[in-house]
Amino acid sequence: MSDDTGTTTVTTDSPVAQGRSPMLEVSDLSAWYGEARVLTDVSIDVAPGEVVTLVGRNGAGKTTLLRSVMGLHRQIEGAVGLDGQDLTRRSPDARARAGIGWVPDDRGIYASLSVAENLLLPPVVHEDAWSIEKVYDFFPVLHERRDFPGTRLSGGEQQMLAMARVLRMGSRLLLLDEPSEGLAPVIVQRIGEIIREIKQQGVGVLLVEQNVTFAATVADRHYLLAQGAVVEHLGNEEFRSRRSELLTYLGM
Ligand SMILES: Nc1ncnc2c1ncn2[C@@H]1O[C@H](COP(=O)(O)OP(=O)(O)OP(=O)(O)O)[C@@H](O)[C@H]1O
Repeated sequence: MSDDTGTTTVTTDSPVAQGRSPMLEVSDLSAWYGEARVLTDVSIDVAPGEVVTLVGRNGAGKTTLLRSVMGLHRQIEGAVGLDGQDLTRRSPDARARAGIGWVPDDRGIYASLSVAENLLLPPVVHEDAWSIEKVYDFFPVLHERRDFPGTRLSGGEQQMLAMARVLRMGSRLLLLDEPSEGLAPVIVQRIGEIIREIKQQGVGVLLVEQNVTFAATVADRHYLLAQGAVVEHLGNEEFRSRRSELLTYLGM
């Protein structure tokens, strides 16, 4: 939250502050659509095996931030780095090859292709790629449904397929845009378990979530965004204890 001087209060140590190396580093990122500035000097980081959320009301700039990290939104200033490599001027393809995996809110499943084809069609872009056996071990439901077309999957299965696909390509940092959206509570719970399991594999996750209950069950840290700026950065314990105050502040 900003104090009277407009300074952002950081109430948790980021990996950098703890002496750990971040995987993703976004520095002083601003973004525009034409003349309209929608992000202002956003700096965030994510370490390997860490789940970090972006929380904010509709229009706060969360999706634009994810798209800027992936290189899908180009009208920006500031820097995006992965493992110390500056990706700011690199294409989305190059960022995918560096290990960033984009899981959009519509999940981007090829409806006419089978589950197996959805998994096998995209190229392996990084040496950390999961084998198809590992993917099927990790997501048994995708193995069961491997010959089903994308159209016959439930929303939860589509979400799992979208995550599995980027892991098979070799992504080490997943950008998840509202994975819980439109899913029944029991499925949201399962997606949460999967995110926690993925984290155990050393994969970093940057998660956009409106469902703060869900966010609090999976995340290590949270960045609160309002009107395109980080207004607070806090650990999950503090986020949980101050939840209603923070949501009122954000207008959520
Ligand atoms: N293609 C676009 N052209 C112009 N303005 C846009 C465009 N996309 C988003 N915006 C504006 O940028 C701001 C940030 O939008 P963004 O979608 O990043 O927010 P968000 O926090 O992800 O919200 P939501 O959850 O509603 O998607 C909003 O004011 C939005 O109206």
